[in-house]
Amino acid sequence: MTQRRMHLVAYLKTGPTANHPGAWRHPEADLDDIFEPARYEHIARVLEAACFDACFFADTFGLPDIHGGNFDAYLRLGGQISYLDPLMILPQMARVTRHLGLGATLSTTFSNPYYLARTLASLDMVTKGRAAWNVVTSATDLEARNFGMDGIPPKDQRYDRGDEVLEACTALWDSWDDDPFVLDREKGVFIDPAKVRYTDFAGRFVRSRGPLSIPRTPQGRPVFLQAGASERGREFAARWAEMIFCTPHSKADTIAFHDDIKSRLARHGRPPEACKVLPSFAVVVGETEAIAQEKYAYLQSLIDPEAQRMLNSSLIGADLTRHQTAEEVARAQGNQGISGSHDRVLQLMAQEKLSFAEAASKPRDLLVGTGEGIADQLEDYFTAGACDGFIIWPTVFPRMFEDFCRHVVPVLQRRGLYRTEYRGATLRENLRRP
Ligand SMILES: Cc1cc2nc3c(=O)[nH]c(=O)nc-3n(C[C@H](O)[C@H](O)[C@H](O)COP(=O)(O)O)c2cc1C
Repeated sequence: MTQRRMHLVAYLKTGPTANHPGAWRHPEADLDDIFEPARYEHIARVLEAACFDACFFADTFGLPDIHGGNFDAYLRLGGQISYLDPLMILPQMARVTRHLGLGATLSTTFSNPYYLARTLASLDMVTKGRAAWNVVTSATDLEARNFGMDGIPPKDQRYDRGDEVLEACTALWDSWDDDPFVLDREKGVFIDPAKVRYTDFAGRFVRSRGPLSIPRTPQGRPVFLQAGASERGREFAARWAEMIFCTPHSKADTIAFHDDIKSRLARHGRPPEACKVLPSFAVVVGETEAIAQEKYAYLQSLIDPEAQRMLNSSLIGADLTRHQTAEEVARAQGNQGISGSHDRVLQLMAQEKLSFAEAASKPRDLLVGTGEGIADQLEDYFTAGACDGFIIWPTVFPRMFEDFCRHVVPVLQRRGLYRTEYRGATLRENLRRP
C-alpha cells in the first residue's frame, strides 16, 4: 500500500500581518515591499521549491473598525489588513511558477455570479489550471456597508445565497464545451458557436443569462476552498469545498471537526478524499529546542495585548473593549462573526478554565521546535486522523515560510509524508495525487 501523504497550503495576506499581531515588529520582518510584486513573487518561488500544493490570500473587504468602534487601533497597531487586491498579484506570482496553486478570497454575499465566474475563469486561464477560490460568505457589517447594504444578512440567508451563487457560477463555467476553437483562416471560422449556449440561471437571489465570455478553462472551475464552521457553513462546505481550513484549539477538537466534515461528505454522496480538512498552524523553528523556545518567547513579547484583543474583536464580530462575557458577546454579534474563531475561544475557555475575556486575549498557540520536532507534531496530527494536511500561516514574513521550507518540509519528505515533486498539471490533479 502506498503511504498516505499530506497537503500543504500557505495562508497569505497582502499586508505585513496575518494572525500574529506582533510579528511585523520583529527585526527580520520585511516591511518595505508590501506594495511590490517582488515580495509575492519571492514567496511563490519559495513555496513552489518546497512543493506546496497552493497558497491563497485571505481577504477582508474593508478596514476593520469593530474594536473600540473605530479603525484607529487596527491602523496604529498594524492589524490584519488586506492592502492590495490579491487578484492583481496572483497573475504575477503565476509568471514565476509552474505548479503552485494560487487562490483568491471572494465573497458570494457581495459579488454577482457573472463577475465571479469571469474573474476566476480568467485566473484559471492565465495560471494554466492553478486557480483556487476561498469561497466566503463574509461575516462583518463593516464589509456589507462597503457594498451598499445596511448590515451583513443573517447567516443562513448568506449560505442560501452562496449555494445559488455557486450553482450559477458552475452553470456559467459550463456554458462552453471543450475545444471550441476552429481557427480556420481559410474559411474564416474562429470559434464554433454550437459549442456555446445561454445559461439562463434564475434563482431566488441571483440571475444570470450567460453565456460567459471566456471559454472553458483548464480546470473547468477553480478549486473551492472554504472555512465555514457553523452548522450551515459545514453543510455548505460538505456540498462544495475541495479543501476546508479550520482553527480548532486542540488535537481532539480537530479530530471532532474532521470526522464531522467527512460524515457530511458521505451524506452529500462525496468520497472522504473529495474534501481535504486542513487545520492551520504557524511555526517557530530553532536550530535546537532551546533556541526555538527563546525565539518563541521573543516573538510573543512583541504582541501588544490590545492588538490581540483587536484581532479577536474582528474575528468574533463584537467589540471586546465593551463586551466581556460570552453572553454579552453573543448579544453584540448580531449576524456577525466567524464561527471557527468563536468556537476556538470557547474551546480554550473550557480546556484551560479561563474567562471569555481571558481566552479572547490569549495569542494563538504556535508550533515550536527544531525542524524534526515540528515535523513530529504535524505527523502526530496527520497519523491520528485529525486532518489531510495543513494550512501554514506566517508570523515573521517571509522568514517563517523560509524556515518552514528549509527545516520542516525536508524532514516530512524524508519520512515519506510529503511529495518531493509535483505529479499533476493542475492544482486539482495535485490535490488528487499528493
Ligand atoms: C481560519 C479561517 C479563515 C477565514 N478567512 C476568511 C477570509 O480571509 N475572508 C473572509 O471574508 N472570511 C474568512 N473566514 C470566514 C469564513 O469563510 C466564513 O465566511 C465565516 O466563518 C462565516 O461562516 P461560519 O460562521 O459558518 O464560520 C475565515 C474563517 C476561518 C475559520
